[in-house]
Amino acid sequence: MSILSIQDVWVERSGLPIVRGATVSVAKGQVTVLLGANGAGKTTLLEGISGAIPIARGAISLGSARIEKLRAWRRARAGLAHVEQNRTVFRDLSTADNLWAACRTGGNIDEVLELFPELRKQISAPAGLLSGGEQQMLVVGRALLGKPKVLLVDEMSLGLAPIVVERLARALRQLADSGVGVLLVEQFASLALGIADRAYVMAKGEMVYAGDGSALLADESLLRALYLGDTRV
Ligand SMILES: Nc1ncnc2c1ncn2[C@@H]1O[C@H](COP(=O)(O)OP(=O)(O)OP(=O)(O)O)[C@@H](O)[C@H]1O
Repeated sequence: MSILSIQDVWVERSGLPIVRGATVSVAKGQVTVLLGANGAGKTTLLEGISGAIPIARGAISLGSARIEKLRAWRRARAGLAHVEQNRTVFRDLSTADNLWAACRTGGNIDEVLELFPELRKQISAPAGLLSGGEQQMLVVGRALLGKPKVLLVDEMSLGLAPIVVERLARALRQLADSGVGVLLVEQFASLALGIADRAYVMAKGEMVYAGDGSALLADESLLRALYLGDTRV
């Protein structure tokens, strides 16, 4: 069952069409990964979905509601959370205060601490003193406090060790298993495919693959060709 549906979406930057006709479906309780080489347009598409930038054309539905004309905060209130690339914590505030500050809508901090017990141990520490991985957990945790139906995550792995990325990936899988729809943009393709139900690959602004995550994981040469934009499936 699709909870987020992107239909023929076009997104421009500085008047140039960066995303051209993207169609993506994210199901409740599933991890959907969006892969592609640097500059393919993944971040631009996520920003168009969350409303950080307007889309030029196309339709975006969250559940049965059309949201593409709503402001970003209204999309967030409707149940769409976006963990943006390079999003950071409030370094001088404690972990607890970072969470409280994001708690406007009555989210449950205990649920975040259950997903990321590492944060419980650091609850009084200034967030700036947390490790890179813990800070990313806090960023994801803050997004969860809005009780999203869908979580968009853009490159949570930037600058983190592979073992930490694996830990974060497991948490996203757990989150999806609890019923959230997750759309994950990730450079570590095999790690992302390892937790994915469904996968898309973008090349030069267009979707060149939509299918099973496991099928792509099993076919490294296909993945490589898709990244290079040499093929389309
Ligand atoms: N403000 C902008 N004005 C014009 N072009 C832009 C702007 N921002 C990004 N672009 C271009 O849009 C294209 C897509 O960028 P985007 O960041 O969406 O790709 P990406 O797939 O997320 O890549 P990465 O993995 O490097 O983040 C790139 O060619 C980039 O140079």
